[in-house]
Amino acid sequence: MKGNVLVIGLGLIGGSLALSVKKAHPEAKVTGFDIKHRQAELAKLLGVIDEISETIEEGVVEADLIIISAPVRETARILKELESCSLKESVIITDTGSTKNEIARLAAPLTNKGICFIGGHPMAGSHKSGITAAKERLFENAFYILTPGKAEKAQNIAVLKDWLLGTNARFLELPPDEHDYLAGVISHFPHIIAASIVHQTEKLSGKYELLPRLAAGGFRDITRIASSSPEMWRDILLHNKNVLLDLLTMWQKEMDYVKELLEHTDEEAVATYFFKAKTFRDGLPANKKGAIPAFYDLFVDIPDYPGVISEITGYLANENISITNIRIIESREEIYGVLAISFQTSGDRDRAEKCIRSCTPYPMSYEI
Ligand SMILES: NC(=O)c1ccc[n+]([C@@H]2O[C@H](COP(=O)([O-])OP(=O)(O)OC[C@H]3O[C@@H](n4cnc5c(N)ncnc54)[C@H](O)[C@@H]3O)[C@@H](O)[C@H]2O)c1
Ligand SMILES: O=C(O)C(=O)C[C@]1(C(=O)O)C=C[C@@H](O)C=C1
Repeated sequence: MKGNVLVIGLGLIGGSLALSVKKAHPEAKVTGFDIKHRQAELAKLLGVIDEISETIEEGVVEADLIIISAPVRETARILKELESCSLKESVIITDTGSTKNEIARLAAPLTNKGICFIGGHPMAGSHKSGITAAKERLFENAFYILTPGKAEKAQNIAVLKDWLLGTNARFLELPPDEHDYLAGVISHFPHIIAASIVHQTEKLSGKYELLPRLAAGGFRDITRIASSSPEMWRDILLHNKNVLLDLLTMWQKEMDYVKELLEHTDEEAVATYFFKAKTFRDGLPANKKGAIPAFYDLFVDIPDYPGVISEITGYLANENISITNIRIIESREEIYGVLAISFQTSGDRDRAEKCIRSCTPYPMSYEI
């Protein structure tokens, strides 16, 4: 597509979307604005955007598509500012905020004037922030939720999806309140729990100095998201307050139940508790297109000698196979470690397996 795209907020998500728009629509001009000028300069330097706009007012004039990708309460301010800007009649405005109900309410003055606003939420991300974390393939295989108003023209939704084609995401339309409930359960609430586990550990670390050093495996898995942007999560919690208050009440009951099982030393019920959770968790569509990003893991049994990781990544680099994550599974106590390498596609994983098999004798598997 040809046209002018303005991205407001050049962080992880805005930057990643700008990259995917540029990939799918090389003839489009992508301009960026960020309240932190340094982020915008960096975005231009990294080739994420073509031009910098000094103000929102100036940037929107020529825009055919405006993507707002700032924390949700900043998005609210930006929507307000857009009300008094000079916009193209045919412009499509979207956002990427993790909440949709409040955003839809705040966009009403624009839609009431006949301006197209379609709320959006790409359901993939990271605990990292800022333009340097942006990735063209961040949204591949992920759900991308759109929350168009009931009166929105199908043609506008189709044009927005065309602009976002390079995300390779799977679009899904939902009413904003349904989105907020679902996102509350599987995204917002887990962030509260992750932060609360970190707080509990920090409090106990005063008494048990060894604790932070012992925190590995399980603790790191469940608390990674506690390293996310505090401003972003403050805003999300405040926007989705009612849903989260309900979920907190439900959680307190859940914890009371676990407490009761332990107080009664109810061996069977404790085992059932974990069994049922495992059954549901194992059945989640991790390797299909789902809310859980599709990462394809390869587990390599490696001997413990210096340089073994760079040896393996070297073989993959020679074959131009890109990896999304690499880590050593820490829970193993034998001499051999397990190197877990994640890939974005099953094709990359298959090629990696073939490549490592031809260069090393190390056993490999897709599951551990
Ligand atoms: N991080 C994730 O995993 C994730 C995933 C999906 C959606 N989201 C949503 O996307 C939005 C952006 O998140 P992110 O992870 O890219 O955050 P980020 O912190 O990486 O980037 C946000 C950028 O917005 C800029 N900004 C803040 N206020 C602004 C304003 N008034 N005008 C212009 N720029 C402004 C900041 O300077 C920053 O560069 C948030 O609404 C978030 O809820 C985040
Ligand atoms: O992977 C992570 O770090 C994320 O937290 C990503 C995550 C999520 O909760 O799944 C965070 C917020 C977004 O709105 C969408 C995705």
